[in-house]
Amino acid sequence: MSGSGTSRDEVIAKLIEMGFDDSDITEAVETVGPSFNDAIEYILNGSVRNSKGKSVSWSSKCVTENGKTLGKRTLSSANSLGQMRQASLLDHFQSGNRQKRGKRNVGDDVSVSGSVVSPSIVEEQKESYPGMDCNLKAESDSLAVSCPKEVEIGSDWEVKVNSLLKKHFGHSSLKNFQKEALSAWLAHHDCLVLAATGSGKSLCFQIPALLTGKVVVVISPLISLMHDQCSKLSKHGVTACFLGSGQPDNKVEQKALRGMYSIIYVCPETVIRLIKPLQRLAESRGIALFAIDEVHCVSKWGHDFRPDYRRLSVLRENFGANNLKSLKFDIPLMALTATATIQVREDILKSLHMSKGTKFVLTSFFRPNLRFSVKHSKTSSRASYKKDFRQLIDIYTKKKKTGEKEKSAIPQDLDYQSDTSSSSSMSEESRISPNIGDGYYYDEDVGNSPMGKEMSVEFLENDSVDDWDVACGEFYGHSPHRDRDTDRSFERTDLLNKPAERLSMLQEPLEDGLTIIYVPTRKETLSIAKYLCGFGVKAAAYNASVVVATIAFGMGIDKLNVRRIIHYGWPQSLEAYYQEAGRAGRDGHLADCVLYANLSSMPTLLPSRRSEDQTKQAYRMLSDCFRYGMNTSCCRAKILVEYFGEDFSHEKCQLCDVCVDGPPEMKNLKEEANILMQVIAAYNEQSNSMDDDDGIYSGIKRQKFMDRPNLKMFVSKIREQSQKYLATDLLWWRGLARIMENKGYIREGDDRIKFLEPTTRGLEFLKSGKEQSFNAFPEADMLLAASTSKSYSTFLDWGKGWADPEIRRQRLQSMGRNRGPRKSRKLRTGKSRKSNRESHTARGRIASKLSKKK
Ligand SMILES: Nc1ncnc2c1ncn2[C@@H]1O[C@H](COP(=O)(O)OP(=O)(O)OP(=O)(O)O)[C@@H](O)[C@H]1O
Ligand SMILES: [Mg+2]
Repeated sequence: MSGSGTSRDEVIAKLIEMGFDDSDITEAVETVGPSFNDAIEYILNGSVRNSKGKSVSWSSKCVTENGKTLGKRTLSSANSLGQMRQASLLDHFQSGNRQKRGKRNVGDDVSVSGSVVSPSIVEEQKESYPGMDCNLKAESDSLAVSCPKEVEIGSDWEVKVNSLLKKHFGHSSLKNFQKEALSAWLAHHDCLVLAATGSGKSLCFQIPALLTGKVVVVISPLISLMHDQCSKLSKHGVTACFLGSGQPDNKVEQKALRGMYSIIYVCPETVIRLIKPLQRLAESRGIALFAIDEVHCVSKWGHDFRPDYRRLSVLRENFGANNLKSLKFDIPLMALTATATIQVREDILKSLHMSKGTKFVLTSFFRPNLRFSVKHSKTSSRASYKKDFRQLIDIYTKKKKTGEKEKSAIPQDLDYQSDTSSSSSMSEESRISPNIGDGYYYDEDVGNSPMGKEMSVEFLENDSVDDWDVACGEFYGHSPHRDRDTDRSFERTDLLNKPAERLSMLQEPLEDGLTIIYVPTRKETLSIAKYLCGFGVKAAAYNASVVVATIAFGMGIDKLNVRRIIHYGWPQSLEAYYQEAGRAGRDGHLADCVLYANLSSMPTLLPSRRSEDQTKQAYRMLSDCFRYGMNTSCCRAKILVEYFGEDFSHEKCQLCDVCVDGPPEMKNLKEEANILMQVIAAYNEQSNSMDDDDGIYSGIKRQKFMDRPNLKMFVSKIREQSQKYLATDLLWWRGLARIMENKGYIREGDDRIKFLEPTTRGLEFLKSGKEQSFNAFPEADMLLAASTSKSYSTFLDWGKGWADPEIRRQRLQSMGRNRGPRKSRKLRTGKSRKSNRESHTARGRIASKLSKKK
């Protein structure tokens, strides 16, 4: 492209598009005038004089000492450690011994010989990318693509990075883990970065693009996340784009592959499709790094498995020094996540074929400003919404009395008194996967607010309300909070680590900010948003203060002032929970993470295609999440960080509901543990002989052959044996069984606490008689059961009551009053009727088999 005949604005626009810094562009254009080539020369060489007559033709190759063909920005030299370092763009700018830009057609003179692109991938590319070279040639006449050159990055690279950091992002220094990740990359090592949500992992892969002028390719799982990051980067003067199905402009892909963006975000499917052109890019402008963000998606054992992430081993196979001539080193892989258990980490290394020398960069998963709590709620009805969202509605509709401080979202007491029915929180049919069930359903009365406000729900009824829309709308509005004030959050976080400061923070109200409510199904996003809108809360719409979302929304999204993350219904795993909770408090200021869940029933898995192994794993993860909810005695932050294999260095977080309220009174549950242990042991040990019909467990022994033993069966046996326990709810025994399992007395015979077996330790406990005590903190379901204990002294008395005609008449009358209109019963779906029928049939079958045996 010649400079003549081009307007100043056109030159500026082109240079911005190519990723040069605003201030450099302005200075260059002011100095050399509206000449594209001169401006580039000025930016790269510091003056126009150097460019005169010395241009290197694009067709000439840069040759290193060892004769390898290198790009302009990939000249290498040894650093103090004797390792080869990659180039810094600053070095390049400042070096007196510079080569200049010329022109070339991408694809010309670039050899990708020796590449090991698998045949299937090559075929895919031929098909999906026909005529790529021609297109690029045509367009590249007007485009200068730099020939990579490496220069030494000295030991002062940190100074350079800090200056870039300040200039582009407004931060004063790198965090330690960011330094470690960058050092690993500079030494050409693969790197696995495990750092808390909101800690700043993105900078680890964004800086290399700024430092070298090469392209960084980021593999990311969500369009909304790519969009969020590109948008942020553009605000910070870094050119970035995202490719794939979410990209509306089909020219962007070609531009990206010509090296016009410093950072390219792609989903795994797209990067696999683009291997060949990316190889060309690696040999023209150069690729500094492949970053695989949210890398837990690689693992089947993780919470958000994406099969295409597993195919990313193609990056290692196709971008090595052995198959790309111009490379001296394999292009490093940087894998990043905030939620990988130890098992998931191993899987990541193996699946991506990361090198043996992969560096682990590990920081604490602890988020000191997040205040975790759990509250009981059925989460399924308008009555639950009314109780649970009252405070939220007050906050956003500013109906609080003037001067009244926002009440702590931490419950003073787990709210056991209301909404305590032990029925399942959600019918099976309403648990629709976010991907399934495109029809929406409305509860008749949801949204008819008592204030009589009608709401427009057009946007809610629109199928396109998904993560993309919310992200476009909400997350790109101007933040009322300081975007460049994140350094303040460091001070704040440090203060949060001081116990006295943390306690005083508890007295403070939360700052203004946004709320995200996570629910399991799309149906519920609509119900809740509609309910909140009915009260005048801006929910789920663009620029909303409350976003009601399924789990499809939010991974990685960096919005500073999210003050509350509310999970309304059980998450599917602690990984997912912590990931989503991680959207809160990214400015370092106090934020609430409240889980409303039905503590009286086991959570269920959302439908999804899973193998048998995956189903087992999914149940294990769900069970860990359930235990988190049931916990009443251990700091919640401790449970969460230890789940990820970290030793929690603080005794407790001092912010969560357990730390603030303290555990419930410890109880000696020896008698109850003993009797439960007896029935379990009796079932397991004495049922071998079917001839022995004496003894209290004979019924259980027979039943073994009809059904697998479960807690309900054991509890009914206990009730038969001891009137004392007639009124003790199954819920209570379930909590005790879990405690016994934690102590190692019983174990799950299956994937959930359903099938119980005694352990040797448990049998020893049984034998030890009165000597051993069994002190434990009652768990949430036990407290819930105790709070709803029946007013009658025993079930026996209650049962006898039915024999009295007057009592029976009164009871029937009151049941009739409490029962809803018959219409609601009719509305029960075929599915629930069917499951009832099935369970009756199953029960009937067992009963008839038992009676036949007798
Ligand atoms: N060195 C730094 N100094 C101050 N703030 C920083 C620094 N690095 C990153 N940040 C800020 O941290 C915030 C979170 O960054 P980022 O989105 O990269 O987090 P993340 O670790 O990727 O989180 P997630 O796991 O949720 O994706 C950003 O707003 C960013 O500006
Ligand atoms: Mg991130």
